[in-house]
Amino acid sequence: MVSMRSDERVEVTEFAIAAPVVEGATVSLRYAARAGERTVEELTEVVELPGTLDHVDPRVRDQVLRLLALAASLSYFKAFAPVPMAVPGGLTARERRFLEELTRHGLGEFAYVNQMPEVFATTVHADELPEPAAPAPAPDADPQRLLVAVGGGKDSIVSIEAVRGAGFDVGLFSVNSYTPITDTAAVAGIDLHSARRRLDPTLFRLNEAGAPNGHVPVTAVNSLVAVLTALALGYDTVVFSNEASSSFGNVDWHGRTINHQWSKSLEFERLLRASLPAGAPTYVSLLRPVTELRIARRFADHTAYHRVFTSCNRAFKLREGDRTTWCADCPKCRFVFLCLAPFLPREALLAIFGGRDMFADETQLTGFLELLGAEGLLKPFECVGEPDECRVAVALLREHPEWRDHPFLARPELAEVTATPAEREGVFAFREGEHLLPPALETVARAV
Ligand SMILES: CC(=O)N[C@H]1[C@@H](OP(=O)(O)OP(=O)(O)OC[C@H]2O[C@@H](n3ccc(=O)[nH]c3=O)[C@H](O)[C@@H]2O)O[C@H](CO)[C@@H](O)[C@@H]1O[C@H](C)C(=O)N[C@@H](C)C(=O)N[C@@H](CCC(=O)O)C(=O)O
Ligand SMILES: Nc1ncnc2c1ncn2[C@@H]1O[C@H](COP(=O)(O)OP(=O)(O)OP(=O)(O)O)[C@@H](O)[C@H]1O
Repeated sequence: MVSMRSDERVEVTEFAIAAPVVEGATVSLRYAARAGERTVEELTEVVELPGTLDHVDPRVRDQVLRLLALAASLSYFKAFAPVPMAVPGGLTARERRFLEELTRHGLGEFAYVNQMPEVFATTVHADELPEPAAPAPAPDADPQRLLVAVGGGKDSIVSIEAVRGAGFDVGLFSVNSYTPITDTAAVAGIDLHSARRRLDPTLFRLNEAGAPNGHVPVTAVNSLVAVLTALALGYDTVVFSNEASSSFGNVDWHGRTINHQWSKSLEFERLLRASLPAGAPTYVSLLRPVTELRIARRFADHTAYHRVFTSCNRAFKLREGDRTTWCADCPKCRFVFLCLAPFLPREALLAIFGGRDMFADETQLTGFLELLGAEGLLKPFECVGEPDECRVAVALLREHPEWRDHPFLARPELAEVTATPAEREGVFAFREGEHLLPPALETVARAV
């Protein structure tokens, strides 16, 4: 990649990841782009945690910080890609695996969109470090204090209510704070601990100058900030709400499955757990064994949140201020509209979407067909469920007294959209063995 400083154009030859620096609750993640021996860009991302790390065992703290530095590096690396990476301070074998897997899978969509398969073969120059000392692994203990990540959408709300209902001591966590997140915490009546993440503004300058841009595995970053927050505040378990559907990809390309949601997948959850040191909080996804449609069915019961949640990602842009409305014109809005419809009275659903009926909007048809897996259409690069879930939703709507006569369902394009009893059962089934939940949380997930 050619980088531009003033009028100068420089060929970047290496992207370097430095050791993170921590001072109390402030973490600085430092990166550099180099042209030969020369540093042409220096970048620093700052994460302000909602509590200090001063009292945390440095053997645990430092290893988690190093994983965060690796995960967050991809936001900047992508602007110079394809280019080799370097970690001048060295990497342990576990850290190398974490970085390489995250780059290959987490930047899959970026590589596809930018037609840059070279990203899959990114070389990482780093001396091998011995595994550092860590506390002795503690015997398995039941989770007690849970830090639940909140994204402002339906999934985390289902988790909050599930673990609270089971009697756990629960705190809430977010990276940055947007109105749907703070309102969710207010409805829950549970303390929200927000970390603040500030990207280096140089990235925006590079983007404006035409640097390669695209999706990054943001859940990997959020997960590690959550683990650090749990360490700072004394929570033993970090709970995400990544569902079964997120393990499925969008498209096969260059011998790989490209999955927009890879850092929400079971594969990533396994990788992160294998990379965290002994003594770190347990990291789990409570909703791993259930589908989006099953989550939507449960969320329909949580009516107190219906006026505050937002799944539409357009509400979460870093540079466009805070928005709370649903755009009613993106894959996420279409998906949530379709999946909540079978479980809500018609008026209640329309109220969530500002009175708009997305089935009646002709411009949304192709988008709905994408979700349903229509021939030749790509599953959107968004956090949406699988086509079989969407087909089951349509089948349920055909039986719903308030929806069954809707002209949308009579469209010729939907004539073939049905679901057998076995398909329906499969979509709502608990995925036995396809999760990493300890027994006490598995019981909670079964009740979702
Ligand atoms: C809100 C959103 O969807 N953002 C994606 C969008 O970025 P956009 O330029 O429209 O707005 P910003 O989010 O404000 O970002 C400004 C630029 O900053 C860079 N950037 C941002 C965050 C980050 O962690 N690293 C970054 O490098 C990036 O250059 C932006 O241009 O399009 C971008 C390009 O495709 C996406 O990268 C933005 O996605 C954010 C990282 C984001 O937070 N997205 C989540 C809403 C999201 O997609 N979550 C996934 C979870 C799956 C996963 O972990 O992969 C989901 O809901 O499926
Ligand atoms: N800003 C954030 N801070 C902390 N956790 C987040 C943030 N954004 C998303 N998450 C978490 O990441 C996981 C995946 O996010 P996702 O958007 O799928 O969930 P959601 O917002 O709860 O629900 P929905 O699918 O309706 O958007 C969830 O556990 C969510 O809580």
